[in-house]
Amino acid sequence: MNNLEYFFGDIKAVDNISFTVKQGEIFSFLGPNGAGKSTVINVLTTLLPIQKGSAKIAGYDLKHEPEKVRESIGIVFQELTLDRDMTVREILEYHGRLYSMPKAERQERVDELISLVELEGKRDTLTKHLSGGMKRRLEIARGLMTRPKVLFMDEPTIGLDPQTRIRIWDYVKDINQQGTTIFLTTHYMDEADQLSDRISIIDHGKIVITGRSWELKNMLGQDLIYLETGDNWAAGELLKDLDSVKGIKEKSKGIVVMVNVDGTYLLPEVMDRLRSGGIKIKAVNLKKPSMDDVFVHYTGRELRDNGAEKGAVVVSRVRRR
Ligand SMILES: Nc1ncnc2c1ncn2[C@@H]1O[C@H](COP(=O)(O)OP(=O)(O)OP(=O)(O)O)[C@@H](O)[C@H]1O
Repeated sequence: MNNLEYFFGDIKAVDNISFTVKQGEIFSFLGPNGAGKSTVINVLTTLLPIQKGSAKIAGYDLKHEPEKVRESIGIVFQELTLDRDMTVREILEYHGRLYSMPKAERQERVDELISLVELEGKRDTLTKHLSGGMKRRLEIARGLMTRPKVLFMDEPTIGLDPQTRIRIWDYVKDINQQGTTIFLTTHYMDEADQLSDRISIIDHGKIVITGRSWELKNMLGQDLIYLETGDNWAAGELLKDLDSVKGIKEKSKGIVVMVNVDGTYLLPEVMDRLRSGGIKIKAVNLKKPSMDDVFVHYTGRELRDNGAEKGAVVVSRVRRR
């Protein structure tokens, strides 16, 4: 995908996005509501026209070969789109017919997928009688009906309970291991972290950073030391010149010291320095960088589950060495 831009009237929903998803990868767009994730998926799946930029999917040009693109992909939408008055089997059957799959192949595939998403006991149940998690599993099965090379999933586990989410992650991994490339969007940190080979953090229509989960976390350092003191600014000044300190960030009540070494061994030195500088230490916490920390670092704010954006509480004073 090269230099994609997308406008809804005056609103720039996607701002010059370029990225490559490798064959066989699980690639995630992680970002808050309104970041532009669905718009990118809708353009890539030909549901929205390509206004500016270019893309190739499974070797086909999005602009000039949209039919070929459509034949090569499967889509799992954010909103449930199942016909309430059709059974599980009928939904899959119908989808296969829509794509002109021969009858024998269709039936074999329906059985295979019903078993993949563990809906054997529900094959003749109307979708309106399925639970939310079962519906989502059926949507995934439908997305796979035509054996797509690339499966697009827009927020695949939105609104599901933790157990069902983990089950869906297992299916996604299975599908990927069977050779399907997966592009998904999510606003769940753990989903991006657990599932993806690579992640792009997307905010205000732009890609902020891309990498493997561990690469993104390592960029923040090996460990993070959180300190609340009597004078956080003075504490930062005292610590910033330590060799193993990669950067310092101010938080609302304290500071986060990003360090390049095992924090367990640095912590005593940090405490000594602060105490000899006359700084009162109120609270200390040592942890490994998480995907949340990565998100806050690169976007300047936290990602709330309900999509509400908290005001920027972080002032960056990071020095890269
Ligand atoms: N049909 C539309 N008409 C006008 N503006 C739109 C439309 N769809 C999306 N937008 C705007 O484009 C921007 C990106 O929206 P988009 O739905 O792509 O974000 P998202 O990251 O997928 O969020 P969500 O997960 O909530 O869908 C937002 O500012 C949104 O309000």
